[in-house]
Amino acid sequence: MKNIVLIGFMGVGKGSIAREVVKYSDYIAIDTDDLIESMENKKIKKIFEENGEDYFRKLEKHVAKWLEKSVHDTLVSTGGGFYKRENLQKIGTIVLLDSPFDAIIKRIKKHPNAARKLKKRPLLNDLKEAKKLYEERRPQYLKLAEIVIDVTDKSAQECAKELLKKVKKYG
Ligand SMILES: Nc1ncnc2c1ncn2[C@@H]1O[C@H](COP(=O)(O)OP(=O)(O)OP(=O)(O)O)[C@@H](O)[C@H]1O
Ligand SMILES: O=C(O)C1=C[C@@H](O)[C@@H](O)[C@H](O)C1
Repeated sequence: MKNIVLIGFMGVGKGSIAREVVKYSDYIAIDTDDLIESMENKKIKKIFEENGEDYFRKLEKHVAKWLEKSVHDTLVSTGGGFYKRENLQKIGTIVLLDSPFDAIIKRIKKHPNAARKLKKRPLLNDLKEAKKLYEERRPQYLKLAEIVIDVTDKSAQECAKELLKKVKKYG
């Protein structure tokens, strides 16, 4: 099985959908943010604060190279800025989880741990800036994506099933 690379904006549901995909398939799921946190033994928020964003992007580059070389049969969910890694296509089939900015924020806020969720993503702290970032990135996400799943008003389970169907068709 070719790897699947899930891309999309922060909070669009990469983690939740990955957890559903593993229930209905033989994929193993990993997450680039989680890999980086374990590599550094530090939370992303702390890495941004203490080492800066450039350092974080270097870690993403390192992870991208490792994924390309060493990972198979895996669903890789990625941080919101991971799409910029040059070897993304070589890692696997790129699937975009797509939703309007306001729908993503509304959904995060509904979550009981919303405040913590917003806090742990440094680039989501200022919603005006986050919206700008979203608008800048969305065309780039769409350009890269081989498969697009509109996740608005769908459960994580529905999205996971649609994803598996489309990936199978895509070959
Ligand atoms: N399909 C869905 N329907 C409703 N709520 C959802 C859905 N998918 C995710 N959520 C909720 O949206 C929030 C963000 O989801 P999740 O953590 O999976 O996103 P993410 O893309 O992995 O985020 P991040 O990259 O910031 O970690 C969570 O509160 C989750 O419970
Ligand atoms: O959108 C981004 O650039 C980021 C998203 C998060 O998943 C983390 O990877 C980090 O906070 C940066």
